[in-house]
Amino acid sequence: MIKNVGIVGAGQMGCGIAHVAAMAGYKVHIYDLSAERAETGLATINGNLARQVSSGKMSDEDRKKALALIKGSSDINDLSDADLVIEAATEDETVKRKIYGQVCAVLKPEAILATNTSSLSITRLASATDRPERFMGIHFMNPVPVMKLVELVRGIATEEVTFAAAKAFVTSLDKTITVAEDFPAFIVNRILLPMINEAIYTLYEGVGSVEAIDTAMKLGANHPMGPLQLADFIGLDTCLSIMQVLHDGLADSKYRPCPLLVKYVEAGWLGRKSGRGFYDYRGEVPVPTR
Ligand SMILES: CC(=O)CC(=O)SCCNC(=O)CCNC(=O)[C@H](O)C(C)(C)COP(=O)(O)OP(=O)(O)OC[C@H]1O[C@@H](n2cnc3c(N)ncnc32)[C@H](O)[C@@H]1OP(=O)(O)O
Ligand SMILES: NC(=O)C1=CN([C@@H]2O[C@H](COP(=O)(O)OP(=O)(O)OC[C@H]3O[C@@H](n4cnc5c(N)ncnc54)[C@H](OP(=O)(O)O)[C@@H]3O)[C@@H](O)[C@H]2O)C=CC1
Repeated sequence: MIKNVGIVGAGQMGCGIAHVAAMAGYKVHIYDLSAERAETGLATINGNLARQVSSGKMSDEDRKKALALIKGSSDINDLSDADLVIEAATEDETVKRKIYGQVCAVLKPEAILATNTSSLSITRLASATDRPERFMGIHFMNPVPVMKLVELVRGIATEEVTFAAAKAFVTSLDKTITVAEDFPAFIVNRILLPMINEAIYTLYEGVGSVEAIDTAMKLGANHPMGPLQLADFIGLDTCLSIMQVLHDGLADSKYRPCPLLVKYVEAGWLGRKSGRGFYDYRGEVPVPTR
């Protein structure tokens, strides 16, 4: 029975997952490397809850109740009460493997450990834990409070009881599940990221400007965001990691990350979260960088 949920990583996804879990009545603890990051995360969650209050989706009383259920810290021992820990740290296998070593050392033996990875092999990540049978992928979409879908991914060793508990948990958050096999980037990102990468090639080859490409896909294909705007929203580091996993894992040149994407990441232009990507977010309105 899941009551206490631990989250690793107070970034956009960790905060989003904490937000929806608390709304459903779970006690949540967010752990991040820096206490300051965990604090900023709590403030972000409060801001997003307040948005739902002002649009009439939630009462202010429910906002306060949800917020009171969430704590944050930089002490990994605070995850020792968790029945389920969802790791939502940076999309980097080395980082995640290191986290599993630290988390497993404090976790209850019966607790489930899940990853929100966008692309990495669940089976390979599971091998870095002490509980491959109680490990799986629970892949939320961004922004978590708004997006209905969650992909569930079993590793080779995931037990049925683990899958059933994860499914019950996700359903209790009022999300719809889809099951994906453990292939690079699963379903959503296997389809979405090559589209985003192609949009970046379209920019790189001078077929259109940032604005032209985004307008084309918003008005010409009815996407809620243009692909470059969406890339900035996801995070260009995450987009690049996913393309690298597709390229390495499927060994097909059609997944080659666009050199322009590589350049932006090397510059530290990671999109919205760093203030600059295909758009510059430091002013009042986003301004295209090309
Ligand atoms: C990379 C991966 O591994 C997988 C992924 O996640 S891929 C990314 C998947 N996500 C997408 O494709 C998102 C595409 N974009 C969209 O759907 C929309 O642009 C959007 C929902 C993000 C924003 O919609 P919008 O109409 O442009 O903006 P906005 O009016 O601000 O927001 C719409 C609603 O969502 C709410 N919202 C937006 N972000 C929110 C957040 N972080 N928390 C809470 N609510 C939020 C707003 O409050 C608003 O609610 P109301 O309609 O009740 O006012
Ligand atoms: N962005 C998206 O649209 C989606 C992302 N995902 C996946 O979710 C995960 C998180 O992505 P996202 O939230 O966007 O990334 P962010 O960069 O916003 O957040 C990652 C967080 O993890 C923290 N972190 C890094 N290393 C550690 C560590 N060793 N211990 C604890 N915390 C750590 C980072 O801290 P610091 O900043 O200090 O390094 C940061 O706060 C990734 O696996 C990503 O692929 C899944 C669905 C959608």
